[in-house]
Amino acid sequence: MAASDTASATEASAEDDDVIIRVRGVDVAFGKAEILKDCSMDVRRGEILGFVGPSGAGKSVLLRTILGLNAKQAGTIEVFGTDYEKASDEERLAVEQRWGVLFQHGALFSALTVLENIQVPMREYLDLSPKLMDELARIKIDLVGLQPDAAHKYPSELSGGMIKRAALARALALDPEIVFLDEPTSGLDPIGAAEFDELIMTLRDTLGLSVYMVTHDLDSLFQACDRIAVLGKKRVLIEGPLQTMLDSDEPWVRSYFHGKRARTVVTSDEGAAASDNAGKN
Ligand SMILES: Nc1ncnc2c1ncn2[C@@H]1O[C@H](COP(=O)(O)OP(=O)(O)OP(=O)(O)O)[C@@H](O)[C@H]1O
Repeated sequence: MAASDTASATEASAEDDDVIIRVRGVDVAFGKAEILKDCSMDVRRGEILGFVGPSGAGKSVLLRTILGLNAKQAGTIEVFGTDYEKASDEERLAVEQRWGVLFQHGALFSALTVLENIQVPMREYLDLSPKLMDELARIKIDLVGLQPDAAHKYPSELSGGMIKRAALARALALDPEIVFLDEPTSGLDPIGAAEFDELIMTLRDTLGLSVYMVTHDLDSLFQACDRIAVLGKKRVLIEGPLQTMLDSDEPWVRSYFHGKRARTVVTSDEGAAASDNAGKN
């Protein structure tokens, strides 16, 4: 797909009511190091969007910029129709309660139990009784597939997979509409990673959750993501379903989605057929 096709696809979807995050023409630089230049993309309601690109391309930078944690030098970012940068404190608080974030290394507080970790956002944003917070936290523990006895464990007592689930439970603490996941399956074995993907898909289906997932995990991209966005050359080069990636002539996209590792994860009939078709083009 040519860059102009990507731009027009983004323009067309800009009118789509289902767009809950709209990034347009964003520039981000650290001193003289320009990381993003004229970067645009959309996240739609109820989708799992996989975000890929070469290491160091700026995936985490874009994520942090959307969350208002990095300054941008140009462009606009709207989350739920609100330009976070121009929003009042009250509007920002309202937006922050509608998203949840799972940072790359889980980032649980080591001195707090799982239950207490999940209650951190509740304490920050809500005014609830301790009893109600306990009940809600236990519901989240169940939702992410942890055993009830995980509630009183400390992060050091958990396996890698349990830490990811506990961090996801904390990201879900405020019943967000979207969760941002930065490499959620990194460090998990393939079975643990597949189980985590299943959990994300279940949450998308049952809660209508939207998911923005930065990942290098080809299994996740092939099996869990509804759409994929590729960051390269300081901007989103291409966004669309897996088939769009498989059909792309963009060199990095082609080598990533048709490389040796990609071929080993094309196990489903649909994926295999898609890969075959792409190979014929
Ligand atoms: N706060 C910062 N100050 C200066 N440079 C930064 C800062 N944050 C990120 N960078 C730089 O921005 C570039 C992109 O980093 P980023 O972490 O977004 O890459 P990435 O695409 O997420 O990579 P990976 O896939 O390896 O995690 C890197 O060169 C990084 O050093």
